[in-house]
This record gives sequence, C-alpha cells and structure tokens, in this order.
Amino acid sequence: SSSSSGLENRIFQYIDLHQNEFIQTLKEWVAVESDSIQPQLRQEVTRMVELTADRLRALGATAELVKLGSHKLTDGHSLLLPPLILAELGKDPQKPTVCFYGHVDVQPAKKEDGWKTDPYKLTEIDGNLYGRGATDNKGPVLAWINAVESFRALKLDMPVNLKFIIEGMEEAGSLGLEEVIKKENQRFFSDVDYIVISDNLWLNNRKPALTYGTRGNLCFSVEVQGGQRDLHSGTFGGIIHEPMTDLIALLDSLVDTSGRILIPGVYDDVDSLTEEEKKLYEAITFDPEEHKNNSGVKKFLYDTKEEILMHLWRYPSLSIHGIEGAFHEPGIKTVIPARVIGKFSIRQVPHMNVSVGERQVIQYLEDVFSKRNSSNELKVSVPISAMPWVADINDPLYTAAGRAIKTVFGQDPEKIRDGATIPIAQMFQNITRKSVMMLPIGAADDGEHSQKEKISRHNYIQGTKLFAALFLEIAKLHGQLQEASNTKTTN
Ligand SMILES: Cn1cncc1C[C@H](NC(=O)CCN)C(=O)O
Ligand SMILES: [Zn+2]
Ligand SMILES: [Zn+2]
Repeated sequence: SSSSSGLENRIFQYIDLHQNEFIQTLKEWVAVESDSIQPQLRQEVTRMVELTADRLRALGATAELVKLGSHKLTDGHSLLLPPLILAELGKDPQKPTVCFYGHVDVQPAKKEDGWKTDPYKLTEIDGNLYGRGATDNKGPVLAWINAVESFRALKLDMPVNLKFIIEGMEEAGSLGLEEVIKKENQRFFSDVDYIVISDNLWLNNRKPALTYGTRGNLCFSVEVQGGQRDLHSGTFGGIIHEPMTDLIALLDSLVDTSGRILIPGVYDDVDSLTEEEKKLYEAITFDPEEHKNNSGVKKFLYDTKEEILMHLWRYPSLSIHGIEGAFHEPGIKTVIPARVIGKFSIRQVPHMNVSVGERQVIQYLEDVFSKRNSSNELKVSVPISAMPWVADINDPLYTAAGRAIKTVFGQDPEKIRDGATIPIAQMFQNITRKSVMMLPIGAADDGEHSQKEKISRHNYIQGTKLFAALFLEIAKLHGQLQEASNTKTTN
C-alpha cells in the first residue's frame, strides 16, 4: 500500500512540528569548519566528529571513537587523522540491523570564493538552506539522526537495530577507512543486514531517486622536473626544455575534442551495451536542459538524454584538474617553473580494471614523453584509485526504500547511477558482502562542493521522514522474509 499508516502519520506530524529545531541543529553543525583538506582546520574536523558522537549518545547509542593514526602531507609533515565513529543503537536479535554511513567533514569554503552568504552560517533564502556541508553531508547525517530522535520523542519502539559509521576524512579520500572495515568485518559488521549511504543527489530537482551504482576513479599526478629552481625566461627562455611545455603536451595528449580518451586500451574492458540496458536510460525522467542550467555551461558534448546519462554512468571520462607549481596569480610573471605537477583522473566503469588502467596510462605518458626528447624528468604516481560500484536493484533493500519514497513523496523513485565516486560503497560491498544502497535526499541543484551549496528545507524535512519510513519498511520486509523462510523450513 502506498498510503501511510497511522503510525507513520504520527511520526511525520512530529517531524513537521519540530522542523525548526532540526534546522537549528543543522545550523550548529554547519558552523563547525570541519574542512578535512586544509591541515590547519583538522582540529575542527575532530571537534565535529566528537560533536556527532555526543549527539548519537544522546539518542541512547553507544559510540566508539576509533583512532586512525596519522597521515603524511605532501610537505613531509605528518598530521593526526580525526577518529572514526562506530555507533550502535539496539541489539534485538528479532530485528534487522541497518548500518548508516555518512561523513561530517566538508570541502573547503571561503566567503571570497564567491559565496553570497557566509558558508559557515546556515542561511535560509526562499526555502533553501545555504551553507557548506548543508547537503554534503551534514544535512543527510542529521536527517537520519532526526528520524531516530522522532521515534524516541514519541516513545516508540525502534523497528530496527541501528549502526552508524561516520567519518571525518571523506573529502580527502576516506583515509584509513578501508582498513577499519576489513578489521571490523567479523565484529561490527557481522550482524549488519543492510548498509545505507546517503551522500549523493537526485538526478532531478524534484524527483526522488535511489542509486544503485557509482563510477570509480583513478587519479594521476604527473610530475615534470627540470632544474632545481625556477628560471627567468629572459635569461633561459629559448635554450632549455621547459617542464611546463612538456606537461601541457602530455596533458593535451589524453583526450580529444569529442571527449574520447586517447590512451590505447582504455575502452577494452568497458561493458558492451545491451538492448535491455539501453531501455533503462530511455525510461528515466531527466531533462538535459535542466542539467545544463544547473551546470551553467552553454552546450554539452551530447544532445540526447540517453547519450548524456550513458556518458555519465557507464562510460569512462577523463578530466584535467590542475597544475601544481604553475604561476596562477593575476598579472604577469616571466618565470619558467622548475617543477610542475599535472593532476587528472579517469572515472572507472564496469568492468574496467584499475591496475590494468594504471599501467596503460603510465605506459602511454612515458611513450608520449620519450618522443619529445626532453632532458627533463618525468614521474607519474597514482594517489587515489577507487573501483566502480553496481548493486542489484532487485535486492529487497531497494524494494523497501522504493516503498518509503512512495509514502513520503507520493511518487516512485527514479533508479539511477551516479557519475561521481563514493569509494566506500564498493568497499562495503566487496568486504562485507552485505546489501548496499545509496539513498540520496538532496536535489540535483544542491551544488555539492560549490559556492552555493544548499539543501532545501523541504528536502531536509522530507528526507527525515523518508528515513523514518525506511526503518518501518525494512522491519516489514524483514517480517515477510522471515515468514517466507519459516514456511520453507516447515514445509
Ligand atoms: C576525492 N576523490 C577522488 N576521486 C574520487 C573522489 C571522491 C569524490 N566524491 C564525491 O564527490 C562524492 C559526491 N557525492 C569524487 O567523486 O570526486
Ligand atoms: Zn559527501
Ligand atoms: Zn563531497
């Protein structure tokens, strides 16, 4: 049934009545500058993790802070990682156990980057709550907590056991996380039935979505080193091989004007497209114009909805992100940089193999470089590699979430994949072998990582209801699954 029950209505009413309190808490969370990228803000990340643990404890959960050690910065210094939260609420063997993953660190944000509002002061304008972390990922983490809070406030028995795994280093590549998942597989994860991640966005501004796949990513650093120091182009320009010129040539050799990756062999293992899969894209509600407006660019490389979705979800792409050591300030500086490092990445799709890809790229860069007869030195490294993730949409967890979405939003979810990477999804699936689902609550125009990041009041509050409804649907599902297996054994 798609109509909500009396119980659901009571909970939804509670959530509606308390929305301003939920927004106040989000405001307090956004005020913490838990930027995991800039070393000088690391203390704030740790403070944010501790604040989150306190909040979970206030719900009655036990929250353990797992130390992750430290990591090396590029300047050689080492820096303490914020702890990871492993929390548990309820341990009834009759109930299913749902584990929620989220992160409370954020991308860097400065008013000078072009924010219209203070990025660390949650500001409501026309129903939208602007602030760094509002949608990525503090809002969704709090929506999950608010949902539990609502059951507690109404003195309702929780329909499921809950576990939480909350980190503070997602934006920096989830450092230290994989080891903990491996280590905890036989303990913390042993009685988990379902894993839910809410760290991505809907495909549309108004239609809810369920996500069953993400692309992976293979990140490269290409260093070209000449001498030991920067040189004056008036004194040395014209008589040396310049590192920047080599690097630009290398970067320019990667992809053609139609977006096709030029590295030999890259497309070899990409799944071939079946008629059945093609139909999936035709059925999706997606407006390329709306997506284009969200992006602010004039034209996409592809015109049709199907081509656009396939190039975001099931084909690899190569992006060039930046050059370390390049002169980038306003004005003129007639310098020849001694050492430059280009950064690019290739989004991985099924069934590309990351180690094969790594070798293909390194070989290609070395070939292109050697043809230049440059006296400079080339070094290629792979700071991050994450495999793509795809789940089975017919898994009961997706059925339960579909029903919860229908109850709260009055429409069926769009079943989508995501072109970005949540490395944890594939790690969870691969290591724990549990059902993994991504259940976003933010709209397509939320602007994750941008200077106008927001979550709408509507999505934050309906998202809170969605998680409450999900707990009930999972419990129902579990009852049905158990009944089915009992019938099987008694027959
Ligand atoms: C840091 N990194 C390097 N390669 C991949 C990533 C993760 C990053 N993840 C997101 O943006 C989550 C979006 N909800 C991305 O996909 O770029
Ligand atoms: Zn995120
Ligand atoms: Zn992010």
